[in-house]
Amino acid sequence: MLRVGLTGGLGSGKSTAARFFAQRGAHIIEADSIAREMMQPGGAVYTAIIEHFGPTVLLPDKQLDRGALARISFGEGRVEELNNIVHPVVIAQQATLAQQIFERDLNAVVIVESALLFETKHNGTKHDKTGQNEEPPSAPWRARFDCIILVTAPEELKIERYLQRIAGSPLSPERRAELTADARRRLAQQMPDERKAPLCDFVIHNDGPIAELEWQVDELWPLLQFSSALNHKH
Ligand SMILES: CC(C)(COP(=O)(O)OP(=O)(O)OC[C@H]1O[C@@H](n2cnc3c(N)ncnc32)[C@H](O)[C@@H]1O)[C@@H](O)C(=O)NCCC(=O)NCCS
Ligand SMILES: Nc1ncnc2c1ncn2[C@@H]1O[C@H](COP(=O)(O)OP(=O)(O)OP(=O)(O)O)[C@@H](O)[C@H]1O
Repeated sequence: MLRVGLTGGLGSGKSTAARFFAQRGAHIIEADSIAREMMQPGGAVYTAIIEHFGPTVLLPDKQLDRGALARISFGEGRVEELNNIVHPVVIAQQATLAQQIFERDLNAVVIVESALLFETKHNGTKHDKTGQNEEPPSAPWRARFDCIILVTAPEELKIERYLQRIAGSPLSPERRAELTADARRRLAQQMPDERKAPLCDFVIHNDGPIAELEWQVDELWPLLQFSSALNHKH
């Protein structure tokens, strides 16, 4: 078994890398999807978010208004408040899902894909609900992962890809400026790649064509499989 963290800033290409790893047999746990599910009505953090941020984050159909929540979190400097509600539960759920996979397959390579591995002070333990009562461990990711991979790209390229992913159609100059500013606010909440890289075991450089990203995945995959088999033996 091998617990791998796959991280990278907004638009770096980590979901694309995760897809390539999945095609080779890795089990992918997407932090974003878990968080989205838990924010649905009836989900684990839905009520806490409304109680904390108030009814302005609700749409008429009772879904959370992600746009409003993004404006408050990133635009008004309140993202840490949202993180304190969402991250402990999402991280605990990642551990539960990984455990379920390892119970079925001791040789599994489980990859947790998340934009925020180093940024969060949470480690998903049951004492971790508020993020306030306990001194957080200085490097909580160490206990969570056997190995960490960073997907990196220059900031301007990340922003371009982020726009491409969410826009779909050509953007007006005003909308482009608005989304670029939004991307920069989000990136400002993420640790720069220069600080992340030394904390990682492998770095995938995604500043060329997608085929080059896939080649790097091809190089790494046998190492992950080998490490997983070694872990199983010992
Ligand atoms: C604020 C929310 C509702 C905005 O939703 P929206 O659909 O606009 O964005 P989405 O979730 O698709 O995120 C897009 C990108 O923004 C960046 N981002 C998201 N949350 C954060 C955060 N807390 N800090 C820094 N960057 C973030 C990531 O690069 C992410 O890939 C949403 O991002 C959210 O709930 N964030 C808090 C939970 C979280 O940290 N999720 C990310 C990993 S668990
Ligand atoms: N090497 C590449 N060349 C061209 N396009 C790419 C490349 N890598 C990724 N992309 C595209 O860029 C966009 C963002 O990639 P992806 O969704 O994998 O990034 P991400 O790191 O998961 O982003 P986010 O944190 O915003 O969810 C996608 O539309 C993807 O197809």
